Amino acid sequence: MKADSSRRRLVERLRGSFAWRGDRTDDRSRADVTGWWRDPGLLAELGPGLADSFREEAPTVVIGVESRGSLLGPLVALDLGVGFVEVRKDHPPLADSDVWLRRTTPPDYRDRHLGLGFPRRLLSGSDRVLLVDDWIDTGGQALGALGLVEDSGASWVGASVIVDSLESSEIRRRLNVRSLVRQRDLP
Ligand SMILES: O=P(O)(O)OC[C@H]1O[C@H](OP(=O)(O)OP(=O)(O)O)[C@H](O)[C@@H]1O
Ligand SMILES: Nc1ncnc2[nH]cnc12
Repeated sequence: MKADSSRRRLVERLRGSFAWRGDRTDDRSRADVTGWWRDPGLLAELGPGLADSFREEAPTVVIGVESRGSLLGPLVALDLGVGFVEVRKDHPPLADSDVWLRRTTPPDYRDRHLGLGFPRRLLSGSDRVLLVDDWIDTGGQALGALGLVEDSGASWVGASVIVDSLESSEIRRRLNVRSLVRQRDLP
């Protein structure tokens, strides 16, 4: 009962500080989520809210793709009492494959194939990895992150996101995505 009411309050806050750039449109790249970090009450609830979806699976580390993943991931990691790995996009050290794991993503929602990577020493075979992000759309970036985690030998737990607008249920299953809201819950 308490969980239901706090989930409802979270959805209301997400709706209240969400906006479109310009007129409301079906072009998701014009969704403006920046108000979500401006509301102190919402900011305080996002870490525990995103952590709750996977708490029972006991992840040992959170990863996030810059930049929204780097903003939200540490909030979730703090709540779970684990560390955080920042996945960089097209960063110069990606060239050094002895030190960095790297993967090129399938096309993302902007049709980009991004180079993702992080230093290989940051994950070990015993890690259970939770990806955190604000929005999953094509799943391209998350699939790139899944590839990196597989290359590291660690286990993938799932992806905890605020909004899920994936069209492919096969990708949702493969990534084990759990979300706080559906896009249709937003204004
Ligand atoms: O499911 P996909 O189609 O891969 O899209 C999802 C990703 O795209 C957005 O990041 P964006 O690249 O816009 O970067 P930003 O966080 O730096 O704004 C979002 O924060 C996710 O990380
Ligand atoms: N942050 C975001 N806002 C809107 N659409 C997106 N698709 C992927 N990321 C998004």
